[in-house]
Amino acid sequence: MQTLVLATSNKGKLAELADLLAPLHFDVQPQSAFAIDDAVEDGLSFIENAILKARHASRSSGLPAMADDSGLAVDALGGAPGIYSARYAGEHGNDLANLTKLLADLTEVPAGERQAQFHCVLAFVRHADDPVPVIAHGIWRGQIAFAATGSHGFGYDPVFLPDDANGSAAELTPAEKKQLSHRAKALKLLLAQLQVTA
Ligand SMILES: O=c1nc[nH]c2c1ncn2[C@H]1C[C@H](O)[C@@H](COP(=O)(O)OP(=O)(O)OP(=O)(O)O)O1
Ligand SMILES: [Mg+2]
Repeated sequence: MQTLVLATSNKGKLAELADLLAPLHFDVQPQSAFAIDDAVEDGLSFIENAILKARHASRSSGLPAMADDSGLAVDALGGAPGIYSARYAGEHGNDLANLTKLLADLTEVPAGERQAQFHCVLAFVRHADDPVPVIAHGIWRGQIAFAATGSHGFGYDPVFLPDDANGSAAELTPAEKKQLSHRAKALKLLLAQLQVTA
């Protein structure tokens, strides 16, 4: 069975990706299993950062790796927080601080002008210096709520109202979120390119 390293330190992503990959014939290992430290995410796009993270994990483990770079782009903020979503309020990975800042930034923006998209770019490398990383991009469209609701998921889920669901993404069960999410769409496109089937 082919080992695949998931190049992320985000527990929410890890759980979703492991669940999405569960029906497939991979031995999925989180990068924490190899004591891989975080890559420096200094790219200017989700694509560059996903490749940086995948290469870093592959170099440290000597195995094929898949990374997820994702974030929320809000139309009224010119696409922010975008690639800076994880550190929008300053401290990296403080989900509550990040979504609280987002709501505060949008207090003057009326309903109907609160469109946003979750983006997920997945990058797969066969080895650290792979000259042809496989890339896939998934988008999930919605609106930013006026207040946080729900307790499932992670990150900005409590303030994201998907256009194709009732309520926030954090009110969806994991099984419902994986039918709709940017991450699920990206993975489906990635697997098609890799010609992997369940
Ligand atoms: O389905 C999602 N539901 C809610 N929020 C989400 C989702 N997907 C990404 N997000 C947010 C979380 C974080 O604020 C940022 C990702 O930042 P990003 O750098 O890609 O990930 P990270 O630093 O948390 O982990 P890592 O780089 O180790 O994969 O977008
Ligand atoms: Mg990150």
